[in-house]
Amino acid sequence: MGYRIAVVGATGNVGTEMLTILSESDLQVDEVHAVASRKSVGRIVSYGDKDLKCVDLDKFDFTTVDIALMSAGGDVSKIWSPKIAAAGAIVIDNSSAWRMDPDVPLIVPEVNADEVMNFKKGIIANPNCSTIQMVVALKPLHDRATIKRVVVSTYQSVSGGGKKNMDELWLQTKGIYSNDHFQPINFTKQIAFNVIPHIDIFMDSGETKEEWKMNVETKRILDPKIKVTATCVRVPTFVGHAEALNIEFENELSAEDAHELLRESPGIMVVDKREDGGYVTPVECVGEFATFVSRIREDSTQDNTLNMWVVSDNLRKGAALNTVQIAELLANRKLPRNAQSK
Ligand SMILES: NC(=O)C1=CN([C@@H]2O[C@H](COP(=O)(O)OP(=O)(O)OC[C@H]3O[C@@H](n4cnc5c(N)ncnc54)[C@H](OP(=O)(O)O)[C@@H]3O)[C@@H](O)[C@H]2O)C=CC1
Ligand SMILES: N[C@@H](CC(=O)OP(=O)(O)O)C(=O)O
Repeated sequence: MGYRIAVVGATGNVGTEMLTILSESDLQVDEVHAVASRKSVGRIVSYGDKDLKCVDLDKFDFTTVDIALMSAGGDVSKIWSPKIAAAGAIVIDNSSAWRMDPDVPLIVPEVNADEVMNFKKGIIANPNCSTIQMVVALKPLHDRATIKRVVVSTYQSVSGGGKKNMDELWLQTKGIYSNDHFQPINFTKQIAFNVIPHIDIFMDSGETKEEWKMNVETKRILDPKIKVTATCVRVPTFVGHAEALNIEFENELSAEDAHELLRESPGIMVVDKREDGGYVTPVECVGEFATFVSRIREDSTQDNTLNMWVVSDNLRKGAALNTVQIAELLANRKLPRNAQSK
């Protein structure tokens, strides 16, 4: 028998990707329910070649499903994840609401799959999109040469902020061409033809919460001893996050060895030729599952240090794909069906 799954936030950027990936997954699925807010009731979303009618979160009976894939934002998750878990379904949540809760495993399947069953609240968290692609690339290198410190600069697409941010980049861009000035709404400054070094709120330390998340989440998933310092930047691309990493190791690791190691590692595609176009850019990773690694090279200014460029589809590996992979891990570990189902 297969699982019964609810996708909460089914009309959103991440929710629609979840439905697509779920329809292509090997996971045995008996039923899928598309759940969104009241305003989307009756709206049709695609699940493979099937149409699903959206239902209202407030009215949905979660005792009828085994797994809820949540991507409706942190505020919704804070209220609803405990209610859904109390109804006997396991929640896999995409928001930042539960990531630092010690009773909630924070999972990237290529890195810490063995922790997936340690859910004490019936909730499992999906890390931040920028963290996910970074730790997928760091894990094999850490296992080989022990990472001491990572300096990361991100180039994050506007889809990280939801559909409204994608629409605004489009309107701002059109406005500039048609001399029809558009005041920023969801961004602090003009994003079209610009970059903004500000994602999420500022913290007392002066870093942004996105930068803080990359640090604390990496420690939780990979190793608390690793130091991470980040500068997170929003750029005017629609989908696909890029990251420039400078990685300092305890032990020696040549660029050539890192190249070989990454090439054999799960979830990673190395595209690294020292010629025009021998690297991956965000538009090329859209719709792909892999985390792409390019520009692997030694940092000549410091011993045991490598530089590299990491690119991934933030709506897929950064969110929907990682969530579905977590559901697959649960299935492989024989997660029982919801005991509260009648
Ligand atoms: N791993 C990561 O880093 C990422 C995490 N995320 C998380 O996923 C969330 C969704 O992102 P994204 O898909 O890009 O956002 P969108 O804005 O594109 O979609 C939001 C979805 O949430 C639903 N929703 C919002 N409020 C409610 C409510 N009160 N009740 C029920 N449903 C509601 C919306 O339904 P409706 O259309 O009916 O309003 C819609 O389906 C983000 O807020 C973030 O927390 C997103 C990207 C990456
Ligand atoms: N902050 C990410 C997306 C996101 O929603 O992150 P989080 O789930 O950590 O709030 C971005 O804007 O690219």
